[in-house]
Amino acid sequence: MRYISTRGQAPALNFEDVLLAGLASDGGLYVPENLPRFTVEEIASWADLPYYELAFRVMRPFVAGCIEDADFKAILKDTYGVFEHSAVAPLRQLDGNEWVMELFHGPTLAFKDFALQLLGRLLDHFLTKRNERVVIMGATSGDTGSAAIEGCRRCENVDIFILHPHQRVSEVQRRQMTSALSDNIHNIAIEGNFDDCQEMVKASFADQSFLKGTRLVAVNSINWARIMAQIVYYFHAAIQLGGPQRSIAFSVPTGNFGDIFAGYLARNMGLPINQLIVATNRNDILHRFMSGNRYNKDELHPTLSPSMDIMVSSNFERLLFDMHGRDGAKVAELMDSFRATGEMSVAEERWTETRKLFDSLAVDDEQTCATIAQVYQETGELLDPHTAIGVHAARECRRSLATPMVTLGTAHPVKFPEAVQKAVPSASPVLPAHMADLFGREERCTVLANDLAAVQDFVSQHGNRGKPL
Ligand SMILES: Cc1ncc(COP(=O)(O)O)c(C=O)c1O
Ligand SMILES: N[C@@H](CCOP(=O)(O)O)C(=O)O
Repeated sequence: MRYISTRGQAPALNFEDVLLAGLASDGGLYVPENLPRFTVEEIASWADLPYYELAFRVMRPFVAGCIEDADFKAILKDTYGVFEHSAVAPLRQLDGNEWVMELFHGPTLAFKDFALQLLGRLLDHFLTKRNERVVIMGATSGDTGSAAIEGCRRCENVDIFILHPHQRVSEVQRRQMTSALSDNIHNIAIEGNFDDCQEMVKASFADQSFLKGTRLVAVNSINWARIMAQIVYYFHAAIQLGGPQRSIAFSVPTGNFGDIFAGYLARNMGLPINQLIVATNRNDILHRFMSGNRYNKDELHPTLSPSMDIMVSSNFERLLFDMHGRDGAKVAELMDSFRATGEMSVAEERWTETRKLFDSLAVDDEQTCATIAQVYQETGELLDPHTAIGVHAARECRRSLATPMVTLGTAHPVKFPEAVQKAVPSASPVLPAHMADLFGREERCTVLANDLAAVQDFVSQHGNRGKPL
């Protein structure tokens, strides 16, 4: 399998090189040159497989040629063996034909574990083989950071730098990151917002001279391996609910458009998904596009769902690439113009075509809390605020009651006690045993100004097991 850039100018790479890259050298994002497509019979034959075996079937074509089947399968078995629930991604029924897929039974209690537990093990595999050390830089609005640290913790060959917006993640999220004290783990709180952090990571890929020759690797969803791993659970849900003979719809709480883009790919790989709902909080650039063909920057609004407090969505570029017949030059032109003007629209017929699959809704804090309270009353189930946004959007935008509607449950409610207790004052979600002492753990974090040079200087001073590069 070869991977090409959404801007058409960077060299095509194989899976190993894509994993070890981040942004393509032309500023674009890597996507598979050709998507594998599975038949109905093939998908139906996966009905009784454990999660890791399903993951092997779905992802094998993406890694073929770079890793032996036996090694890949062993890595997958180990990856999904650490999840607390034996079903890995259990489906919880809310109503007649309405479900939440719980993606928060991994070590850091958010859906990011599905991809980052795998990514850490794959990095370990390839870096050990190459005997190479790398620097990882990641930006987080709260969940990617801890999942990346947890996923890469056992990887000897990395120094990992995670940038989060100072005082804009929940206390549980912050402590999950800052209580990891190894000398190759570095948390940086930026006096800015998530988009500032994300911009700094992207700028660091564009000019890597501060790394003095050390390779830079991405853990955000700009890294193709993140998206690849997230495709699997769409197959898992569909198969559990009667697919592929039966159609299915998903509602996806969205920020960087990574998780829902994985669903879009699952559909293009043969899964009968007939609706994808883009569920945003008040930071609704994706809803503005889906509802009115206007992708424009706005100011950032802090919300009760901080992990989705994102102004510009990285993976939207991957969708734009497909919307424009995979014309990299056109995508480069659109992205250049977006950078210059802060807004973009696409030709009306392309937008109309996209809307055949996607619906969208922006959900405010009040509606989020009302949904948490309502679902708790109806089912006794406590939703986290991001999942609640998905459930609310699912109920508002659903096209057919006959089609199973699955909302992606992206985080455990215990990560966001403030929002949960605002909605259900009597609720007090309890940290799982492996995190029970979280509030007593020592923390280590460096606060830095919103200044690229200061961040890059910090990385170059600490990028070799805490020592200068
Ligand atoms: C809990 C939670 N829900 C939803 C999202 C949105 O996912 P994506 O950025 O892939 O759209 C994120 C992070 O982005 C998250 O941490
Ligand atoms: N919500 C994310 C933001 C980063 O998104 P990513 O999927 O590109 O890593 C977070 O929790 O950090």
